[in-house]
Amino acid sequence: MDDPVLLTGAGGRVGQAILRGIGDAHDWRLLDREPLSSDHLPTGVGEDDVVVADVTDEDAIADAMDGVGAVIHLAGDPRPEAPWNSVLENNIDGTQTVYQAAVDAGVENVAFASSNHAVSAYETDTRTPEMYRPDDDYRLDGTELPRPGNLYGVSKAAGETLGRYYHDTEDLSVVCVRIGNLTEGHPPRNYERGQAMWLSHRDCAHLFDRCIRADYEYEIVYGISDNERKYYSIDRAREVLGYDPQDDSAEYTLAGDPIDDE
Ligand SMILES: NC(=O)C1=CN([C@@H]2O[C@H](COP(=O)(O)OP(=O)(O)OC[C@H]3O[C@@H](n4cnc5c(N)ncnc54)[C@H](O)[C@@H]3O)[C@@H](O)[C@H]2O)C=CC1
Ligand SMILES: O=C1O[C@H](COP(=O)(O)O)[C@@H](O)[C@H](O)[C@H]1O
Repeated sequence: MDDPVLLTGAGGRVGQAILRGIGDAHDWRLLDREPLSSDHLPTGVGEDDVVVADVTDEDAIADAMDGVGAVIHLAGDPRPEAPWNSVLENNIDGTQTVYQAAVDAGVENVAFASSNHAVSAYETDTRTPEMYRPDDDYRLDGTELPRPGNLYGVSKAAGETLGRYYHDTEDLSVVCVRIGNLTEGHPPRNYERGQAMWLSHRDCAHLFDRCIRADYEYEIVYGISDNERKYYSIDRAREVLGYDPQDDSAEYTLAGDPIDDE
């Protein structure tokens, strides 16, 4: 990718994991509604490459999209308990604005940060907690219908559907990554669900690097590490994107301490 990659939500947890992992691999245009301090910027990224704007601001997003080759769209309200007015504005309106601006600017690829919460209602009382355990073979693979467990999940399903629409009507390449649970250094502590959908920082950076580089039409993939415990298949991410994760929550105790094999 020779043209800059627009990264929205660059100052947040996922954005910083991406930039710390692959900050040197691309030219970036970083966008966030909060100013980014210099320690949040990769080497070589200066003030001219940073846009402070809200993703619902059509004019600002159109300007930010100029000359961009690919978009990683992360900006939004990430709270599973977020109220409707917030997800409607930040997640649904904001995502539609980003897709439309990408089409208008002739951008090729958009990677959209979807979420496990777009399908969290599959975790029924009869399936849990067994489905979080290594010996359970229940799998979601991205072909299932959305089944959100909260209004935040509804907004992520809407973002996926908007992506489908812009792919079908405008030929935009879109990959929706249903991100699991990103934590740094170790999986979520004492949380079986979180360990089953752990996404390490290095696997996160690698996965979004593949989203920038790979060829695809419209895809929904799961964004988790290669966890022994899992209820999301990563086969599609491997096949279509060339995702090759390195981490596994089984290398840690449930309390999150590394297991020493020696
Ligand atoms: N952290 C995780 O484990 C997961 C994250 N996600 C998704 O990934 C994306 C990023 O999540 P995090 O980095 O964890 O969240 P975060 O809250 O750490 O970062 C979000 C960033 O987006 C910015 N932002 C929020 N609304 C904005 C708007 N309207 N316009 C411009 N900038 C805005 C914030 O200032 C912040 O810097 C979100 O869309 C979230 O739903 C999905 C699943 C799991
Ligand atoms: O979409 C998201 O999912 C993760 C994991 O969900 P949780 O309910 O198990 O915590 C969450 O941590 C993150 O904030 C959210 O954006």
